[in-house]
Amino acid sequence: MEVATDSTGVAPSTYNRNQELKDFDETKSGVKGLSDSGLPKIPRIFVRPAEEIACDHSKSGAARIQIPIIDLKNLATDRPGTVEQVLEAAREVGFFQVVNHGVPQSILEGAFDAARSFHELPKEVKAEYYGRDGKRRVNFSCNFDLYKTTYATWRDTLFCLMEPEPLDPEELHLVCRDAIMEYSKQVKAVGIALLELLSEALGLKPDYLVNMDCAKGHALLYHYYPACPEPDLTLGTASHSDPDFFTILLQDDIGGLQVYYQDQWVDVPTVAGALVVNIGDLLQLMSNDIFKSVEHRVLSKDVGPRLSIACFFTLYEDPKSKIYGPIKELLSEDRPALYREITLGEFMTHYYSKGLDGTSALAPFRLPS
Ligand SMILES: O=C(O)CCC(=O)C(=O)O
Ligand SMILES: [Fe+2]
Repeated sequence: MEVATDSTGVAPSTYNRNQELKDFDETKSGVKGLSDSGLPKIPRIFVRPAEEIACDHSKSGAARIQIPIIDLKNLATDRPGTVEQVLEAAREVGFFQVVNHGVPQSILEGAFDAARSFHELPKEVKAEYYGRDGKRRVNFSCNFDLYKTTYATWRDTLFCLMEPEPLDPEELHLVCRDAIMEYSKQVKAVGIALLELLSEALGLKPDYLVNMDCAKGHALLYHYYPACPEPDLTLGTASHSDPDFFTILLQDDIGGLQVYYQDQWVDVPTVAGALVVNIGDLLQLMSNDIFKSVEHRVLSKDVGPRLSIACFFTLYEDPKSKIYGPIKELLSEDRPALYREITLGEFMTHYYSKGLDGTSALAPFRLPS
């Protein structure tokens, strides 16, 4: 059979990706809309190469690691021991889980109910929140980087920018309003306690990172990962590191979160009632690489929905001109600055322009060695 060619002699693709992205975007109902329609196969815009999804556990020489679990109950009796555990985890893996963090179980359950209630609203209601222009403080979207990345991922997200300017609760839908406001307050308190431990882990005064405004702003991302008919062909969240100071994540019992450690994907096990903590790019930069902001991702599954709630401690661009760089107290002749100072504006612009492509957002700000 003869294949029609264009003027360059190249066979035109039968796959108009941009059109398919646009058609999907215009449904304003995300992947839940697709999964509700009962489709047996995932659309091509979600299909990525098998080698990007594979979990290669066969590499020899790479150490297997358990993501550390730190019991904050021990703070009262052994604060230095807890600080040591935080230092070890933040330096080695960049991820740890905390238990006995003080957030009541009822509030955690309320947070999951809020996620489920919003995402399971009728699609016309959710459509009113839909968009990715970054202008609204509460918005619902599927793939914030849909038109930038090569492959879409199987996840919907309700994004709520809570602080530094307090969010007007009226902006949240009634089904999730109270629970989101309450979880925000509780998770911020845990965030401040963790920043004190992280400051001490760096040998700084306990209030150092709070005074650097690392807990002044936060956003809550209510993720919803519907069951996927072809989970081996796509991801729930593509590999990325977080563009914030640090993140506190609440995940349900389905699993799928993985961390890239020594050339292997390591599962972050689900632990009932625990909060997962990970270092973000800005704390890696401020700590001059003592803390690690590591790549992580979420597998898609044939069961679901999986619910998770990420709290990003970040100022985004508020204000754009605010400067962050390696903390002076951590530098010496033997430990020179590894990064130049950056403004939040240039960092966020770079992060959003590259999308979740598996490369470090810090690379352009690294000084030549
Ligand atoms: O859903 C998860 O477990 C992780 C989500 C995540 O990595 C993020 O929101 O940055
Ligand atoms: Fe993340």
